[in-house]
Amino acid sequence: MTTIEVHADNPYQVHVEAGALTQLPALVGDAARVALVHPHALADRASELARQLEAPGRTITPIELPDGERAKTAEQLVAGWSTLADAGFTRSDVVVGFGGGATTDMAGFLAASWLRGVGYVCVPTTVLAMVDAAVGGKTGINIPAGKNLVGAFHEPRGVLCDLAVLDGLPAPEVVSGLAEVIKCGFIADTVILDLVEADPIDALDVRGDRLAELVTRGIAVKAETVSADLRESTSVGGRVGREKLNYGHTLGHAIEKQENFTWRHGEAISVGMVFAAELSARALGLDQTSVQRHRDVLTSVGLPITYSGADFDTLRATMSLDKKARGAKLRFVGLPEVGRVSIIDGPDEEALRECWAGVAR
Ligand SMILES: NC(=O)c1ccc[n+]([C@@H]2O[C@H](COP(=O)([O-])OP(=O)(O)OC[C@H]3O[C@@H](n4cnc5c(N)ncnc54)[C@H](O)[C@@H]3O)[C@@H](O)[C@H]2O)c1
Ligand SMILES: O=C(O)C(=O)C[C@@H](O)[C@H](O)[C@H](O)COP(=O)(O)O
Ligand SMILES: [Zn+2]
Repeated sequence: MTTIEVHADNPYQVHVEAGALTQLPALVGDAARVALVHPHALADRASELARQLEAPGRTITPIELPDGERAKTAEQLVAGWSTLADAGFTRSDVVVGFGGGATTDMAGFLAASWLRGVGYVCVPTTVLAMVDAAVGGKTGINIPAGKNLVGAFHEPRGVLCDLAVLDGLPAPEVVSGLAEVIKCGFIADTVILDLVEADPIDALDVRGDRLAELVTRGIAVKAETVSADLRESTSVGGRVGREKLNYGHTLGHAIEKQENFTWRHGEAISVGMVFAAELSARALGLDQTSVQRHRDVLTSVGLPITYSGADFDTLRATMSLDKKARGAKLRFVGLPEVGRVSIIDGPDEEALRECWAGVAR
């Protein structure tokens, strides 16, 4: 088993191994009420989990969410609050998020907002959620104006990444998760890129050792980054902090909004990373070989690198609501070289248009 520490106000651990789920009862502790939030696709597995959590005097309340981004809406949040109210949920009770990143973002925000914060345990069931969404305490929902625009920081008590639950995850979801893994390679741990490039097909095998290593390395990047800058300050001692995890997300989130949240997150940020690489070449001097490396490694696992659903002006307007923006200025995460990040603050608008030409189809 691999255990990765996250240094937060209340430090917690991320456990990575097949069978990690057996630790769930210990994390839930003696809570008299447990809300088990899960997507429709995991209804049967959630029932099994509920049985494992049964204890004398305990009530377990399942909260089933729609699959995908339809889980992350204000309507689902209001419905969740009503369910917790009906269950008499108090501050000694615990919400468990069991699902992909959409479920864990929503479950975490339910826990953050109910009574201004109750206990939360995170059990991610997709590659993307294990590597990224479950770690670091960002929770929230989408609104029609944009992605994750409403949310809160709320750290979990612990995170259980049970690699066995990935068996049966649809292939396009594995591919989407690889986008966040590859992001970790470009911003910090370049061994990740070497591992994917050496055998992209093997990297997608949920039963294989290569994916297990990629997941563990991705979690290590995320945990180290958030531990150094929990609340995403714009700069930490002159260094780029948590914002680096937003590489590819400025355009990526705009594409997700443009597509009414029907694109997978990893697909959208894949296009966003190519755009950010093009911008890095113009603003930070990233070499063309590294820009091409983005296109090659992303396509090698089946991720998209172009977008045809809107014109630049439409996406530019959406990007102005990006959380990194300050006033009228956009902020992008860029790479002066692979493995190192720098902020591009207020990029030249003409350069943005040129970069758009590099991803538009
Ligand atoms: N909070 C953060 O720091 C953070 C980080 C990265 C991404 N995110 C968010 O995560 C979301 C994307 O997460 P995702 O890619 O996991 O998508 P997702 O949660 O929509 O899950 C993808 C699909 O797989 C199904 N599924 C989940 N686990 C399964 C399993 N084990 N077997 C079979 N089917 C399963 C789901 O029901 C869904 O249909 C986005 O909303 C993104 O914004 C948040
Ligand atoms: O954890 C972070 O910080 C990240 O930026 C990780 C991203 O991969 C993730 O998609 C996150 O939800 C984006 O956050 P947002 O603040 O841009 O909504
Ligand atoms: Zn992301």
